[in-house]
Amino acid sequence: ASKPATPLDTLLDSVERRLALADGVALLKWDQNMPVQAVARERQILDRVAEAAADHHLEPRRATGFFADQIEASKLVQYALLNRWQLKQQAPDTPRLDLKTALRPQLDALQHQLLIDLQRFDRERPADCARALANAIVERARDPLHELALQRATGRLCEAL
Ligand SMILES: O=C(O)C(=O)C[C@]1(C(=O)O)C=C[C@@H](O)C=C1
Repeated sequence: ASKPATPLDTLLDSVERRLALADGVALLKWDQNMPVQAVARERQILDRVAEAAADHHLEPRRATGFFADQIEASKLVQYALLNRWQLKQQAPDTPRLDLKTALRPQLDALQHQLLIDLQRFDRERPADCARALANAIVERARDPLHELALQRATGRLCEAL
């Protein structure tokens, strides 16, 4: 029988779902020669998260810190992929999704679930948080880049509340 999912597992599932969108974002940035960092967009995300925090019984600083880490992890993946594609002088020939009408709305749609999962995690933290997190990451990482991205996305997860 499989073990029941812990709040940490559930949170990491959502973190991975958000990170999975970074590949498509990077493809668009490659095609359109756009910079990875979009400062105004980051500001908009963090403002929305700060506003939504109270509804999720989270301190605004906790919620925005967690989302800032999600954004940093997304940029890490994007920079790495763009480098890889530069070396090959070619990006994968997969179907493109538009940034403004598809990818950013998909990122926004995950905000609510991530806040729910973060609050459940905070309410019931594992005894040895940092160790449980490190073990969970190494178990689920598919490749070195996504392992690094998960580490970055959860960099402040176990900090004292
Ligand atoms: O929307 C973008 O352009 C993204 O690259 C995604 C994202 C994010 O993770 O939400 C990451 C980096 C940008 O600075 C802004 C937002």
